[in-house]
Amino acid sequence: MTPTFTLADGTPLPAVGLGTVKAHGEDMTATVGSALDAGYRLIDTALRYETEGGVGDAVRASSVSRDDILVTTKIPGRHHGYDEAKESVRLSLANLGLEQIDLLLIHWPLPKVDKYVDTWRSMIDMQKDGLVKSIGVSNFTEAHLDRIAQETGVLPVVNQVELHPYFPQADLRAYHAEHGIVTESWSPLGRGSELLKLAPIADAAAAHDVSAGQVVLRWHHQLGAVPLPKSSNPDRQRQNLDIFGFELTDAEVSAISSLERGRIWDQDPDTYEEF
Ligand SMILES: NC(=O)c1ccc[n+]([C@@H]2O[C@H](COP(=O)([O-])OP(=O)(O)OC[C@H]3O[C@@H](n4cnc5c(N)ncnc54)[C@H](OP(=O)(O)O)[C@@H]3O)[C@@H](O)[C@H]2O)c1
Ligand SMILES: O=C(O)C(=O)[C@@H](O)[C@H](O)[C@H](O)CO
Repeated sequence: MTPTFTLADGTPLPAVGLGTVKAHGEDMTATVGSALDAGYRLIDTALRYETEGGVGDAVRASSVSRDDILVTTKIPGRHHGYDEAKESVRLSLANLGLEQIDLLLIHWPLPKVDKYVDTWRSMIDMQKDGLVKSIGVSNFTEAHLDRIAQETGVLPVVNQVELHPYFPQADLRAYHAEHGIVTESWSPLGRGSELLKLAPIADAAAAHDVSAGQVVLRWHHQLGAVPLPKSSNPDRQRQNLDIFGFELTDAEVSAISSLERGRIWDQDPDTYEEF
């Protein structure tokens, strides 16, 4: 069984989840189905990915109990606002074919649009109404988190952010730890890029007789973050979940963190917009 973190609202969150940004032509129902068979219990989708249908089909078809699976989805920029957020959830529930969203996130803060506080208020109310179990955010900076805390008194239980060895996010992780927010890592493998061939990662893989991908995902775990690797390959899915049988040394963790050079895709949440 995959270990869990406990969210501030008491919900257990599996320590690794499956990303579902779709490769061209990919059958997401098959991808999520094999992941559930491999033991994944946290599935990360978004209205914007157009993968909610495949995720929902796989969850409903699986022999794994619905209660044991945590489905995350996200409100896109086009649905920011109090009423618009409710419409977003209505669409996501219909796409997923599920009764409740387990974890709902604001996908991007879009500070220039300036509706993320209203969106957050709507999510607080939807949680009270039982449409949504846990509420969190994605791509929020410390300033965005401070603002929703000040204006609503409610902090998110999760902040899902870009995090990989090129961008370890030490300051934001420290803020999260101080405020009881769990960090989720998106693009945790740097999208399977040349990153996986770099010396500190390759050396640790050889030392522990595991793959470079397993080393990077274990590095996330030892930083206290929950990685969401995407793979449609059943062997890599199993490998990406199998990171709890070895431990990196402090020196290996530091060497991997020292690869820091910044965001891969230049998506600064203060300015980046997608709808
Ligand atoms: N909140 C946000 O704004 C945001 C932004 C981006 C992503 N996300 C979420 O985070 C998830 C993961 O991020 P991502 O999809 O960008 O990138 P990623 O998980 O870092 O990398 C996925 C790529 O790496 C390959 N791969 C998977 N496991 C591997 C391994 N062990 N060794 C080598 N290559 C491996 C995959 O190919 P195969 O499929 O062939 O294995 C795929 O091409 C997304 O799917 C999405 O759910 C959220
Ligand atoms: O996949 C998501 O959740 C996004 O928000 C996207 O915008 C990615 O950040 C983008 O594809 C990375 O290049």
